[in-house]
Amino acid sequence: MLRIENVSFGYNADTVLENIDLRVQRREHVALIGESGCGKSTLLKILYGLMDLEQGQIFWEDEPVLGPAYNLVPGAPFMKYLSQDFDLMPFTTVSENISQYLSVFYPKELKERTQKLLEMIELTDFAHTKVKNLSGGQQQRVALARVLAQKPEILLLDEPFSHIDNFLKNSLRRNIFKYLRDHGITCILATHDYQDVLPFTDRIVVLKDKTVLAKGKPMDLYANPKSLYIASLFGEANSISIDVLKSYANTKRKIIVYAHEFRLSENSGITVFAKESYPMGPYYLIKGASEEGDTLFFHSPFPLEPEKKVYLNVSIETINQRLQGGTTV
Ligand SMILES: Nc1ncnc2c1ncn2[C@@H]1O[C@H](COP(=O)(O)OP(=O)(O)OP(=O)(O)O)[C@@H](O)[C@H]1O
Repeated sequence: MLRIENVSFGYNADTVLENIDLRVQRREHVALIGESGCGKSTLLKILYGLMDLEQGQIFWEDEPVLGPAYNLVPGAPFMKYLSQDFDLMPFTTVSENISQYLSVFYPKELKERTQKLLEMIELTDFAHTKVKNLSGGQQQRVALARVLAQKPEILLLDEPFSHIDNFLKNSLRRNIFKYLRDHGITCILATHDYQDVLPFTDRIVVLKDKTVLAKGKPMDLYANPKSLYIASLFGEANSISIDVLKSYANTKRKIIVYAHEFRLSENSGITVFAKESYPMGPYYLIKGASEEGDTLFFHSPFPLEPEKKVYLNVSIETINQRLQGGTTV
């Protein structure tokens, strides 16, 4: 187990993380999510031992993870960290980058492992290409294979798919997370992208205002977000009073409604005036304004003319789910 106990850290006088407590089980996949600048990368760097802590301790099993004041070479040997700059050898080939840390005393294993990792990142055809001649997304894939080749017990990934196009991203995500599961590798992943998180991780840790705002299973946090901030990490969301949704409800408590949970109606519901229609492929995202002037986001199968009046409804099941989940905001 990785134990992060009461960790605080700041750059100069500015505290970035305060009293962070976290346990990560062996083989668990945990996502750190939160708005830009909330400290995700900093926490990964701390976990890798690149920073000296102001306060707190970190242990992997019983072994302390120490910062540069105690370790001349940063990074505990059982961990690997893939940062946003990929740390590759630009003048050598893709294969050489991947196999650099594999033992030359076992040439058959070296070849097979390199081949397997090349297949996983879908770069077999580029095996003999120098890394400096690759695109940013291709370099990011090589960097992923290179850290995996080193067989870490814990892998720390900072936005590992950020440079990779959508065409490849999904198959690569599936390949990488399957590889991590098959090899029992513990993974902590910093990301903005909920599509890295919902299908692949066991737990989410939401960071905000220097601290852990929420922890939970991905689908639990998604289904019952405890704030608009958390819901917004999963998509366009609204915070709306229950008595506005159901006029008979005698409560001012608010619930989160995702944009896709509104149903459009021709004749009854919350009155909204369309302002903007954004084509999203299978639907249009509509930015609208209620009669009170509140902004609301919802989906429509077709674009809506500016100022077109429509009505929105939310199913009683959705309202009950939020109420039963205790997620009024
Ligand atoms: N080397 C540094 N020196 C001073 N301040 C820093 C340094 N690195 C990061 N910061 C600050 O620390 C805060 C947290 O940064 P960090 O990179 O950890 O956030 P993040 O959540 O990973 O952001 P992003 O999602 O944009 O990558 C930010 O306010 C940032 O400006």
